[in-house]
Amino acid sequence: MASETPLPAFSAIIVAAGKGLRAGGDTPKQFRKWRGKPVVMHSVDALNAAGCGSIVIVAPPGLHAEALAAAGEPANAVTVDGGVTRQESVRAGLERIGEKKPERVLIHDAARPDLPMAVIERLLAALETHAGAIPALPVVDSLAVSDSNSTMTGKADREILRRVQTPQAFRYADIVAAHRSWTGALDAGDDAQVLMAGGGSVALVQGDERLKKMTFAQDFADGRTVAQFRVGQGYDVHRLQAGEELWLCGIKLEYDMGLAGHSDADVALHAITDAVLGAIGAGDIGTHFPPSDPQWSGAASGQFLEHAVKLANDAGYTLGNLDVTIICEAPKIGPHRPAMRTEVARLTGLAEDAVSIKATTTERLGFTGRAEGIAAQAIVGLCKLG
Ligand SMILES: C[C@@](CO)(OP(=O)(O)O)[C@H](O)COP(=O)(O)OP(=O)(O)OC[C@H]1O[C@@H](n2ccc(N)nc2=O)[C@H](O)[C@@H]1O
Repeated sequence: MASETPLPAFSAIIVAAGKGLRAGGDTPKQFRKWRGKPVVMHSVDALNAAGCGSIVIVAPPGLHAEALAAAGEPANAVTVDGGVTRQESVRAGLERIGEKKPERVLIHDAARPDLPMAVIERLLAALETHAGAIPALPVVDSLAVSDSNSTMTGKADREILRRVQTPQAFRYADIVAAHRSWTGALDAGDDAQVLMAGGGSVALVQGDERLKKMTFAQDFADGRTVAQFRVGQGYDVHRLQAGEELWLCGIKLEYDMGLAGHSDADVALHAITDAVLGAIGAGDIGTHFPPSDPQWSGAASGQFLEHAVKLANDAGYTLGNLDVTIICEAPKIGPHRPAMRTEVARLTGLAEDAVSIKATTTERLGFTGRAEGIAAQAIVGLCKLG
């Protein structure tokens, strides 16, 4: 619910440079899909709904395009390379956003996607009286002090402790000066500690459990149960022909023949696309991308699969896994399997361990055995979380 009175102008730095390895898969967790869109897009959309000015997304070096794509190509966002530590990443973001001379800046971890407007409002209001403001929650569990042998040596007073979240809000001049003059440890716990070291005052405002940090693979199921499970299967064939390119699972293979078709004839992606469409009862690839439509001539088939996945997400389904079998005597698929898995995972938003790429010959029997064509079969599992 947007506030009645317009919020004061602010900019934002989204720290998205982490590797997120604990979440599994090869795609950094901040770029993986959660509740129908990439994790980082949730924060960008929430900040822009609050009227954010410019946004700097601190991205892993070499993944700026992926970061902007995952963010939804927002017009007000640019990227900058992350550093070795989170603090270095924030400093890079502060220097870059400084070009816009902001008065206020929110510094937010991309891994906390569920950002309520009310928290943004509370943070900005607190900057009227403090140089910094952070969302915090009480500690509800009792706390123990442990020695190096995991033996309890005492209790900590939870009444004086708080769980701190992001975004953290700052008057820009104060936080950038504090970062520039930081002489402390390699990496401060968070930016509030940097500001305090620089003499700034930090207000605590009420946080929100929704701001839970996505850390592990199971966080992507966010504790909800599978309310509905569906499967879909797809099958496609294309003719092998000299002079054509051979595309399979979004990868171009060097081979003396290729597949003929209206699009790039990626028979494997077509089968997977049909499996996703079949699972949600949304027709088949030809009804969405008619071979009679000139706009699909030579088209890259990855867009067909992305379209089918978006339809499934829009219908409330999340892809669980997929399994595709490529049926041909040659070329050997095995050497290309890793690149194929990476590309299909990227197109579907699945973790790579949920993407299975298989291949088989037909013992020289039938049209595939005579190398007249290549066939592909695919099956996908979708779930609607309750
Ligand atoms: C990807 C695209 C891009 O244009 O072309 P290709 O690159 O494969 O040629 C098409 O979507 C590839 O559609 P695909 O469904 O495989 O093509 P076809 O086998 O020719 O079927 C086209 C349409 O006719 C319908 N159809 C097909 C066979 C049949 N006996 N009755 C039918 O009604 C299908 O429902 C399909 O929607």
